[in-house]
Amino acid sequence: MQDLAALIRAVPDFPRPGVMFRDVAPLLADAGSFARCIDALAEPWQSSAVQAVCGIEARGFIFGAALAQKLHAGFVPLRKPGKLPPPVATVDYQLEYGSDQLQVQHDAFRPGERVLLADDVLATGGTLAAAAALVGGLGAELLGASVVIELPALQGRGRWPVGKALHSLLRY
Ligand SMILES: O=P(O)(O)OC[C@H]1O[C@H](OP(=O)(O)OP(=O)(O)O)[C@H](O)[C@@H]1O
Ligand SMILES: Nc1ncnc2[nH]cnc12
Repeated sequence: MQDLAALIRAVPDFPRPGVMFRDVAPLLADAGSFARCIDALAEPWQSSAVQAVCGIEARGFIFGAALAQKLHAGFVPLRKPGKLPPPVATVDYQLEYGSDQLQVQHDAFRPGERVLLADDVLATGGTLAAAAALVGGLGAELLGASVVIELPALQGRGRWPVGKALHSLLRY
């Protein structure tokens, strides 16, 4: 995992003063590292019969779509409001400042479909918890989540549903 960590760029004071932004662009640009990253995200789920991987807009799309291919699963986008044609299911969630929404198409899952969530960063955990609520609310079976980076100081795991697996590759 050291080789992957070396390709995460730390950008101070972006997008706001006081935030250390963890930029995955150098990792994505390196073919071998991107492939190893997807292998590592998939590894805990190889025997879980995952049927759909949900990626969270926007950076979660990149990892989620590649992970879906790796696991021979379909891909479902979870999007910011107003991007998907209706009918959609919507969940509201809190950000560090203010609130936002995630949406998914209402017929995205079959009943009991086995679903994995994917994103680049787990920070406060609001986004991933909202995604979990959205998937569960539509009658799919949430298996868990894989993320590239976890920021433990922000205690995002505390907002994640108890008993569901949450795998992260790198912690800062
Ligand atoms: O754990 P949280 O505090 O909820 O933060 C994590 C989320 O923040 C970032 O997304 P962002 O909303 O910045 O969108 P982007 O991928 O479009 O840049 C990141 O890609 C996660 O989805
Ligand atoms: N520090 C951070 N770096 C990159 N993406 C983030 N999303 C939330 N916090 C982030």
